[in-house]
Amino acid sequence: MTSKRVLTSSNSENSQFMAPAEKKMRREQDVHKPQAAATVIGHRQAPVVATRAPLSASTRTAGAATVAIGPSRGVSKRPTASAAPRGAAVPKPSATTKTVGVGGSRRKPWDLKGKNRVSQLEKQVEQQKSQISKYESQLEALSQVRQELEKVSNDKNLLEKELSNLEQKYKVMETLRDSQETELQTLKMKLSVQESSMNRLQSSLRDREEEVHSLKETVAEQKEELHAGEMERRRLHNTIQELKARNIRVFCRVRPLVNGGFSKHIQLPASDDKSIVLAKTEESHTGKTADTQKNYNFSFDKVFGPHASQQEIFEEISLLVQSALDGYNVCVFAYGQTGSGKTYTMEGDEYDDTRGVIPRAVQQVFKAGQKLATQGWEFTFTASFVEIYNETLRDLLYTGKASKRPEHEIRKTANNEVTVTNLTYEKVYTEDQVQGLITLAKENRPQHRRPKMTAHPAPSVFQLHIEGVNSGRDVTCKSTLCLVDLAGSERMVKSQSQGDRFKEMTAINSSLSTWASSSLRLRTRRATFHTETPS
Ligand SMILES: Nc1ncnc2c1ncn2[C@@H]1O[C@H](COP(=O)(O)OP(=O)(O)OP(=O)(O)O)[C@@H](O)[C@H]1O
Repeated sequence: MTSKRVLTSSNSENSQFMAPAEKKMRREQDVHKPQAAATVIGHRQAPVVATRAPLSASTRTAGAATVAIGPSRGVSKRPTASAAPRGAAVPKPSATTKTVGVGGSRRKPWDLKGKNRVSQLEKQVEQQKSQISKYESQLEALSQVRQELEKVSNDKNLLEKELSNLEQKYKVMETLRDSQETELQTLKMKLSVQESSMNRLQSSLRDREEEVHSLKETVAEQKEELHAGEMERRRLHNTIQELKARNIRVFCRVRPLVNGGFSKHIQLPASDDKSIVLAKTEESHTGKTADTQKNYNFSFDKVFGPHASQQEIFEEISLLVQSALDGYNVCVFAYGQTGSGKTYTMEGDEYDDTRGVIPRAVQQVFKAGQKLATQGWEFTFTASFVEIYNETLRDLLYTGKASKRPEHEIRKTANNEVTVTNLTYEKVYTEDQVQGLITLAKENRPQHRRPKMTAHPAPSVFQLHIEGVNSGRDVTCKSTLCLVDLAGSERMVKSQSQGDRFKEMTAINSSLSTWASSSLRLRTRRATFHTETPS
């Protein structure tokens, strides 16, 4: 069965895989098919047997015929070789020949004929043998072909397995591809939704941009108007200040008694916040009459009573501070006898409510500077703090060694500006920084280090130099806010000062006079606080 299947496949399906030699053998087989095909298919050795069988039979027949013929010619009848069972003892041919030879010396014609037949048969046998060997070699070749076919079959199986694996993989890939295609479709839908919403957003963005553009134009117009308004405000504000009180205003502040009460010698008319009445008791010259009380009336631009807060005081000053930002020089003096509250008014304490004019003015200047920054203004503020003692300037912001303290001179620059040589000019950016400078100035005052009773105060000047630039409009402004504490200025007359003290008082007044006249030339607005100590 196996061989049959192999041949069938060789004939029909695998002929294309045969080598040319195999094909040739196959053709030869086809030629000899009638004799050998059945034999080859049946068994490898079968053709030989099948071929030999008739040959043997033929030989035996011939032999039998040779022997059997003899008796028929008168040779004694004996059991013939053909009649004898196979393998049984048969009389030797020589004996037979001998027997024949006894009958005569010449070969009989029938004997020659048989001999020829034998030789023919032998030739046929030889041919058959060579044919068999051919078949055997063909069989060998076929066996190789079969092996190759088996190998090819194995390869085919392997390839089929591989193919099936690949098919499975392909199926998996197909499933994957399907799911990815679905996903892709979903994403495409999302993308189209996003695109449409983006288009909507873009169109609304364009609308917004147009709105912003028109708003920007409006803002630019309004800025222009604002700037014009600001310039107009400055002009009007300063015209009002000038019209208000001849450029110099004098206020009076009455401090409370130490116990919080109010002096009987000072009267503040309730209907008028511009006048004050000081009552003075005059003794009788003769002693016969009672002491009389004489009233002295004084008028000021405004009078502040003992309950006036630091904020109320500053509200009057703040208008002048605004002028300083507008480019006008402003000077505020605090004048009064010792202990009347000049330093309290100008510097105050560190707490919010008790802060004096200087920190509040600086705060206002900084705030206004920030506000004006929105209109393109940039401000720089520089502070200095000096004390005038016996016509000598003392830098209250000096932080170096006491032994190396430099000397100072007041000089006028080519621009007609007054400067002090070797003075500390500190750039300030915050209110805290200014508060720190005030504290440093307090520590640097000689009387701060001496017992209060023996110390005599000296005038001090805090200056804030303001420089503003509006580069967009090519406008600048420059001014100085000058806040002066004229400590000790009242003593000259009252204390009957003599010697160095008298000289100091005279120098102070001279300095103040010079200052005032130079300030006036610089269009300085000034306010003087006359502080009163109730007695
Ligand atoms: N309006 C006021 N309310 C409450 N306390 C005040 C007031 N004015 C002054 N004082 C207090 O009075 C005292 C003296 O004030 P201050 O030192 O300011 O006087 P001064 O005029 O500067 O004196 P000097 O000329 O000696 O420097 C301080 O303790 C201060 O706190």
